[in-house]
Amino acid sequence: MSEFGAASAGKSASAESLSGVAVSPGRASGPVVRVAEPLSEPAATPAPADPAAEAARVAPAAATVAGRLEKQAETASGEAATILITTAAMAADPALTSQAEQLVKTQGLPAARAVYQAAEGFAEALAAAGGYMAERVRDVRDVRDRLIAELLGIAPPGVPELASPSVLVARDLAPADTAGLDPAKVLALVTEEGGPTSHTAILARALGIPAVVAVRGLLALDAQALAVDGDAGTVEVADPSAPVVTATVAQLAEWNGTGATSDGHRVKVYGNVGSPADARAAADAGAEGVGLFRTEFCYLDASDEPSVAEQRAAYTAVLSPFRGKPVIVRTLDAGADKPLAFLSPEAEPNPALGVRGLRVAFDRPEVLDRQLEAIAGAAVDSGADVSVMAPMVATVEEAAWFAVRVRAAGIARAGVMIEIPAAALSAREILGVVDFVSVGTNDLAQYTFAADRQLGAVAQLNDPWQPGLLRLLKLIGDAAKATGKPAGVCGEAAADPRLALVLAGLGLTSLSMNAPAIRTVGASLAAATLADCEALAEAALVTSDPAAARAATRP
Ligand SMILES: C=C(OP(=O)(O)O)C(=O)O
Ligand SMILES: [Mg+2]
Repeated sequence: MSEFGAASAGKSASAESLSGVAVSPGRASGPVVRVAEPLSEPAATPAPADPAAEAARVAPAAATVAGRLEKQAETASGEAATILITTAAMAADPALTSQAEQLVKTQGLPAARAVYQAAEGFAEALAAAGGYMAERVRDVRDVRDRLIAELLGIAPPGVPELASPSVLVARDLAPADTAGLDPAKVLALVTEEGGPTSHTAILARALGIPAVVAVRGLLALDAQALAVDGDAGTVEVADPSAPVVTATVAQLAEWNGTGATSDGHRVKVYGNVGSPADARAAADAGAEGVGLFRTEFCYLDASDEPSVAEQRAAYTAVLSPFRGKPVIVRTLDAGADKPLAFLSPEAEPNPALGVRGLRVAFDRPEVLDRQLEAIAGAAVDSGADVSVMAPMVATVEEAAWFAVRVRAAGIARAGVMIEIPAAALSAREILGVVDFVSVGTNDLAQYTFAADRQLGAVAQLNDPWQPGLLRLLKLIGDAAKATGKPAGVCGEAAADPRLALVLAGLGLTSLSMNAPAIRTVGASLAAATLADCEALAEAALVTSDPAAARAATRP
């Protein structure tokens, strides 16, 4: 690997300074609190003297852990509350409890060891399923460790109670860790792993806490205090006796719920959703509509294709909070990181470059047509103003093929995602055959930089501030202006309040994001004029790296 290679991007600049991926802006410094590593494997011996009594300890421990998480959820809101409730439900799952009880009774294991083994069984099954299912392994292990700690009477792993404002240092944060954070006590977040789309990144941005992720070498750094720069993506050892520095969160104007710059240039602010809970959270946060409904999220566990009636009901449940509002439903994006058992092709050497997204529909058009029929039905049932778009479109011909099928299904507006550089380069021609486009910056970055979006080692390349990516986005913004048709962004880039201004300045017409970022992005747009946004876009476009692009647009 050359010194300019991807793997070197996160390495130590000096013994006292490290760099990673800046995911939430602001600078702060103060004492370090380390998030405990997962518990070590509990011993299988000694065997309990009374296996029945030992087995009977599991259910109450699970109830205590679930109750604690539910209590935390009561004081949280939005996305944080959803995460805590989901984690509580996993802790209370009777399948986990009864399997652990069985292991105590039949194999004479101590309860903590039995929970460990039962949870590992679930985790391995999820890991084998791959993709988004595999990402849930982290959640299962988090619940496992909370249960084990309860059974052993020790402090649970994860974020300890913070006595005073601190910089949190972790390998990565579990969803329940990030959801329970008290923003008043967390000066900054730094993780050794994770990427721009990790839970840490999403929550840090929502809470306005500076954060840097994928900082390689972080856990080996011997520091009592750290200075964190969430703009430059650097972490430096600081003087522990120096006063704490709190990030100056930019003073944002109140958001009135209409996505627009201060001089009235409309940039609609939408929510990304995949479930009824997401949709409610987005509506509660003030989303003007839905910019991306990931329909495949409804079927990650399904072994067979759901019927048209089942799909219609599932989509209606998600769209109902948006009666009378614009929603963009994406057809199934199966394959690569989101395999669907009933659609995903045989094993491929490079799944991200294989038959995924719309490509699946070329072989199985009847599955697409059934989904379009269900979406048309859900539009009627929910009263939402529905448009449909296809994922992973590479050419004008593909876009035209999809639009014909959407219109044949009686759906008024057909669009496509721009996630492949070839599509970005042909944005104007694509807009000639569809009604709108929406940019998936997560995949567009992955394919532009040839960098797996799930791999921490190349996370720096997938930074949405990469000027190379911004130049492609400019082509899409120019195409929108030339054709007068909408071009939105629904990848994580849209959730960064400062990058949102750059995107508006490049000519993108809507921004769609997870619920926690909606108000912050809306307020950020409301605090700038269109001319400000255009000046920021111009400044970012002429830089040579993400740090310089951020620096050029700093207030
Ligand atoms: C929004 C996107 O789609 P997904 O993350 O579902 O692949 C994207 O690629 O940016
Ligand atoms: Mg994508």
